[in-house]
Amino acid sequence: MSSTIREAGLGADRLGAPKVTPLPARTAANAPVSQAHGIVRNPGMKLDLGFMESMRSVNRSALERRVASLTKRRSIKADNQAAWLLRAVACMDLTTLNSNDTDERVRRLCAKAVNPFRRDIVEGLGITGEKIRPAAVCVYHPFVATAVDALRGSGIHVAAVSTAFPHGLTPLSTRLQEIEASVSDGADEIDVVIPRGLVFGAKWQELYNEIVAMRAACGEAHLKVILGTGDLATLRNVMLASMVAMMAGADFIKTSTGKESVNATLPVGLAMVRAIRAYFEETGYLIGFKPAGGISTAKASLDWLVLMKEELGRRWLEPDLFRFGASSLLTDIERQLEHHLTGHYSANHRHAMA
Ligand SMILES: O=C[C@H](O)COP(=O)(O)O
Repeated sequence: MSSTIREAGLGADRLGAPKVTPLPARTAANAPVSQAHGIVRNPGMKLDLGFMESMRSVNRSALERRVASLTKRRSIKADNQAAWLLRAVACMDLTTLNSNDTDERVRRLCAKAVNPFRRDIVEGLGITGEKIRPAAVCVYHPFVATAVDALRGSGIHVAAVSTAFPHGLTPLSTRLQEIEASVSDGADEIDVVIPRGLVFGAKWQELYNEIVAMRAACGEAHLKVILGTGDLATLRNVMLASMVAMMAGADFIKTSTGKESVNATLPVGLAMVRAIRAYFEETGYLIGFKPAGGISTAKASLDWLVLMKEELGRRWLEPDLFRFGASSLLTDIERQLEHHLTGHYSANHRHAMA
């Protein structure tokens, strides 16, 4: 395996020094360490409206300018791109959330997660035996047990979308039962959606209480809170909802369900990442970020990786703190890796998930 592939795909940094270095100088010492994920979990804090108030000003054009400069300035040399694409795969929640999902389809997806690349690509990249795989497979509740069974022993997590995904509009007791059922079937990550109306009504205490209850229902399973940012109308709403989710104990905040008309966008992602930074500075806890929905090209995945590295630093390029939620990204990455090796693209149908 080439040293570039080894370093960027599996650990070290090939993009130069980050602009900021918010490494965990004061991560809380006595916080619980997650068994399955091996990191200090965010215990949450009391809802602090004063702290939220201090975050109120969100300047959209400044965020857009920052995103434009990050994506323009990005120059990942051709030799390093393959390594960064492997990093994107390692930070992926490989997802199927379709109305026509079946156990068989989920089994095929899990087989793809265990062996994400064709043998000739693995050999060409020199990564035989490196086990570069998506971090998790993400499914609807009825397929959790199937995924757990298919992924047993692989180290790949099983994530379930819960709480009346994608709208979040059933009674809280029903949504909590959904979480408990998925945990009981073996999901160790739970992606919940918030009812967007609580944000429009500025019902922060109610939103906080709901997420606290969801976190309790998760137990050891990690909680990813989906904001449905395309529905939230303003970046200020996105920022405030991000803060409430983290204060209530979210392990990750996530942009979208993939079902809104606007899903993950870089300026919105940047607002959420800045909220993560502010929460870290206030509490010492590291919260993960998951952009999801509509991220389907290798090029887009590189933009997101650059944003994470430049805004939060290298630590946020690990799967315990960064995930792509994506159903078709892996297919494009595989095509780009083939191009990297052979200089040409194969037809989509040659790739198992196309
Ligand atoms: O959480 C993941 C998303 O639902 C996936 O969205 P996508 O199908 O647009 O990649």
